[in-house]
Amino acid sequence: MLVVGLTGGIATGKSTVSSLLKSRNVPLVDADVIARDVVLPGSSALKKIVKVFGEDIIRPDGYLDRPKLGAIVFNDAEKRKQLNAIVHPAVIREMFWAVMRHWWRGDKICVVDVPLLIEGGLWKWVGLVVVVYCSNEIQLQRLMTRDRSSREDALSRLNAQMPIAEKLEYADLVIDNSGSIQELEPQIDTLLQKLERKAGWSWRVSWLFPPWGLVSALGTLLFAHIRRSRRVKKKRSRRT
Ligand SMILES: CC(C)(COP(=O)(O)OP(=O)(O)OC[C@H]1O[C@@H](n2cnc3c(N)ncnc32)[C@H](O)[C@@H]1O)[C@@H](O)C(=O)NCCC(=O)NCCS
Ligand SMILES: Nc1ncnc2c1ncn2[C@@H]1O[C@H](COP(=O)(O)OP(=O)(O)OP(=O)(O)O)[C@@H](O)[C@H]1O
Repeated sequence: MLVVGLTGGIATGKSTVSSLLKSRNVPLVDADVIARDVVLPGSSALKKIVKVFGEDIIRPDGYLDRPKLGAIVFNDAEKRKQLNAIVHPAVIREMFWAVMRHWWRGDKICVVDVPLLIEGGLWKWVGLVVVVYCSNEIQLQRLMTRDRSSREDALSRLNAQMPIAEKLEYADLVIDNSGSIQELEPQIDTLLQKLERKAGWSWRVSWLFPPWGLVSALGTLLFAHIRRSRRVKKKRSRRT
């Protein structure tokens, strides 16, 4: 199975791309959805969040007060680190099992939509990195419109992530979402053709003979890692 990491900056259009892929029957795992599930009332992650951020972070109905927590962590790097240290291990665990379920079903391709794929180092564990790109200004405008937030709030969210230009260095494929949805659609069709071609036929052998699948997956990851690391180094040395 070809595991594709879909990432980008905040509001560059990952969810939009994901839903276009979903409408074309591509199996998807969404880290944002999992990150919500692992902090539901009664979860151990939520208990740890309360220990760090206090009882005030819980709404009267027992759910996490997301806007309140967002206002704290997107303005304080240390607090954000503390939250990430609680939530990310649970998200990674659930994502791993979700991907395994797709493999078990015999899916050829599985796309994982992970906003922090590069920051969290998960790019090393996917066969292909796809970055959804748009300029910082478009990103800001779309974020402010979607969240009905001020420019200042949108900027603090945007600055909590690695700049999109740096993320591009890790990309095996780029989707340019600077234009309209109509301009995005054909790029999704091209992307899908490329993914189908890359997944080839060997996924079937890997599924039928899991030991071969494991060796082939490790080989793919190793080569992808070397290729991307070289590319990032080259692009950085060109910049300096
Ligand atoms: C701070 C929280 C409660 C704010 O919730 P809210 O509903 O307002 O935002 P939501 O979860 O929908 O995230 C929207 C976008 O914000 C960005 N974002 C979220 N968390 C982070 C983070 N820790 N660092 C940088 N960017 C982040 C992502 O691009 C994400 O797609 C929430 O984002 C959270 O729990 N974050 C920690 C978990 C996490 O890192 N999630 C991202 C995927 S693993
Ligand atoms: N090509 C486009 N033209 C106009 N609006 C768009 C386009 N693509 C996405 N949008 C809008 O921009 C906003 C952000 O898109 P989306 O939610 O897909 O981004 P995201 O990268 O998933 O964000 P997040 O990191 O917060 O999860 C949404 O309101 C979406 O409808």
